[in-house]
This record gives sequence, structure tokens and C-alpha cells, in this order.
Amino acid sequence: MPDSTPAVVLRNVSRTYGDPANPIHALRDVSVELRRREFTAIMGPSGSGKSTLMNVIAGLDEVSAGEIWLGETPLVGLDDTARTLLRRRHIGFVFQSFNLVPTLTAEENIRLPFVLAGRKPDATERSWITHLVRSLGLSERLDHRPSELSGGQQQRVAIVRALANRPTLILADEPTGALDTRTSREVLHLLSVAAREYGQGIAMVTHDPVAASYADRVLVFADGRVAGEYRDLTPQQISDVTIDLQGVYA
Ligand SMILES: Nc1ncnc2c1ncn2[C@@H]1O[C@H](COP(=O)(O)OP(=O)(O)OP(=O)(O)O)[C@@H](O)[C@H]1O
Repeated sequence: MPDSTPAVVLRNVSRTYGDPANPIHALRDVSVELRRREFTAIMGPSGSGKSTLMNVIAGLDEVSAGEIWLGETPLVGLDDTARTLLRRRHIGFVFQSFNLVPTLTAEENIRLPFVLAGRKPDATERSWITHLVRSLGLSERLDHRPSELSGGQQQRVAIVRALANRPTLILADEPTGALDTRTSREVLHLLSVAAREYGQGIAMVTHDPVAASYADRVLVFADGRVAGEYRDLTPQQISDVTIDLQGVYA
């Protein structure tokens, strides 16, 4: 049996911003599971709550109501230090603002999660890192600092770093945004491999139906709610359902 236990569970999560008399409902009573071995695409129009979802899962933002479990651990109520440790252990980020450390080389950036965890990559992790670096064409760039890399190369370094220590869950926000078509396909393929072969859960926010078609399932958000959940759709079908749902919630 494949291990499809939940990496993250959200139960009745709401996130409200602003003046209580005139609140903005970024998430409204959302219940979602993100499982290990599953690649989920998160779609929906601008302002539908996708980034808020990623931020509350990562413990970077508070919920207004509801509960979140990361693996076995409830996130709500933990202090900042406990959340940071939990995040470091369980979550890899591929966000657009790369968050690479400017003074470190590409290789040092890739190894940073291990340094922070106080351990060295084991043999499996070393060969996975070598595979990632080669697949993403970074072998010749490992001793460069971020300022010496193009935007797309920086994004690829961030992707290798997020995948390197095989965290329980990878949160990816438009991970192919700065990449050419061929490299985008390679990244999407590696995310599928990370889910299928390394048992990681992947949640990827994207506006691109082709990128979403690499995922096992697509969750479409509208107005802070999960408006639809789909599997096995073609890019054209994904495009059609997202347009239809935008019409319903406009
Ligand atoms: N810190 C904040 N303060 C006030 N309102 C916020 C805050 N963060 C998000 N919002 C509001 O919450 C709603 C959901 O925002 P969110 O960023 O989650 O949407 P999104 O689906 O990620 O959009 P996009 O595709 O444009 O990135 C929006 O109406 C947004 O304006």
C-alpha cells in the first residue's frame, strides 16, 4: 500500500483580515487534506485565498478559526519557535521571491537545510541532489552566488534546495513563473517524481493549466472556499473549469 497519510490537514479554517465591522474573508471554513505521495495544484482567481492557504499551512500566518495539523502535530497555538522548528523539519518552500542567501554559493544554499538541521545529507539524499542539479542544468553553476545567476537559475537553485532534504510537504507558489518551457516541464516532472518516488506531498499554486495538469488533483479556490476538486483533467479541461468557476463566483 502506498503511504498516502495526510501531510497536512485543515479543518474548518477561516482567515479574516481587516476591520471586524467590515472584514475581508480570505479563507472561509476550508477543510482540506494534502497527502503524502500526492501532487496537488491549487488554482483560482486573484484574491481567492491561495497565498493565504499556503501561509497558514506554513505557520507564517495565523488562522482566525479552525485547526491545522502538520503530520501529527497541531499547528494552532504553537509559539513562533516551535512553529519555526516544525516548518524546518516538514516544509520545503519554492516561492517566487527565491529567498536564496546572497552571500552563499548555489551549492551552499542547496545544503542550507541540512546545516540548519545540524546533519549531513545521507547517500540517498546526495544522489538525489546530484540528480536534481543535473536535471536542472546547474552542474556548472554550483560555485556561483545568487547575484551571478539569472532569475531562472536562481529559481532552479531554490527548487533543488526545497526538494533536497525530502520534506514532508513542498509548498510551491508559481514555481515555473520565471522559467522557459523546457525547464518548466523539467521542474514539474521533478515535482511529480518527488511525490511518487519520495512520498512527499506537494501543493503548488499556479494559474497555468498546463502546469496544473502535471498534478494528481486540482483544487480550485473561489472567494476563500474550495469551489471544486478534480483529477485526471487535460489542460483544456482545467482551463474550462477555472473559467466556469470564476463566472459562478464573480
Ligand atoms: N495581510 C492582509 N491584509 C488584508 N487583506 C489581505 C491580507 N492578505 C490577503 N488579504 C486579502 O485576502 C484575500 C485573499 O488573498 P490571497 O493573497 O490569499 O489571494 P490569492 O488567491 O493568493 O491571489 P493572487 O492569485 O493574486 O496571488 C484578498 O482579498 C486579499 O486582498
